[in-house]
Amino acid sequence: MDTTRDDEFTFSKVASPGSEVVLEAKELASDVGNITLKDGLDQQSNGLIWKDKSLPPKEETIGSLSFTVIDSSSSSKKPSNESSETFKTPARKPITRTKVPFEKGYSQMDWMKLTRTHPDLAGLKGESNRRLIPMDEVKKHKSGDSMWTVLKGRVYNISPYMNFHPGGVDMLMKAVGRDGTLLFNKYHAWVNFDILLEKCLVGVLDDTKAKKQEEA
Ligand code: HEM
Repeated sequence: MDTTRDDEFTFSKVASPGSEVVLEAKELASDVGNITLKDGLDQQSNGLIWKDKSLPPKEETIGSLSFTVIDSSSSSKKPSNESSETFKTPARKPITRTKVPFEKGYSQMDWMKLTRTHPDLAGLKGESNRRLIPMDEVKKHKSGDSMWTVLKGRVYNISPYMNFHPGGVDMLMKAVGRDGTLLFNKYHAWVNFDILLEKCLVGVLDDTKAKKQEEA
């Protein structure tokens, strides 16, 4: 027996000479699917019925294609199912971010110019902007040219920035007299307030009272 060719070896185990070959071949065919067999074998191909010349070449082509399609669809289905399970995120309430058209003279460029030229935007009147400021004091500054807010532990006078805020005065007013960090982050955590409000710094929030209350 020629053992160098695997396909011939495999087939010889299934088929036997004579009319049994036809029967066995028919059984095999019914297992595979709807391929119809013609009577008679291609003796030249040593009983390899799938090479029977009487089968239209179209069927062979369709057969091989269908295997490819089944393979690719079954392997591509899995990851897509997995991904839909893995990346399902809870629906978040969308945030409405409306940019307010700025009035003449109140663009971001104008603001930057003002920060370079104004002598005392924070309204420090000579006081240090490293002073510790308790929250109670922040709450008192809610109007006129002294509207304070807290951003990440720093106290700012945002009064001069009001008309320059691209999100509008109403939105910015929500942060006045309180800690505006959460609101700020909700709308635009990426905005660099450190630089924008550098000249508006009034001091550093003294949170020792709040900490004591937490501990008690
Ligand atoms: C307190 C300091 C704040 C600063 C320095 C600041 C700064 C800015 C800047 C630079 C933009 C333009 C962002 C962009 O073009 O993408 C902006 C937009 C906006 N801000 Fe603020 N903001 C502050 C506070 C707030 C607060 C407290 C709110 C809400 C209560 C708010 C709401 C908005 C909204 C809705 C927009 C429009 C977003 C857009 O569509 O561009 N901001 N802000």
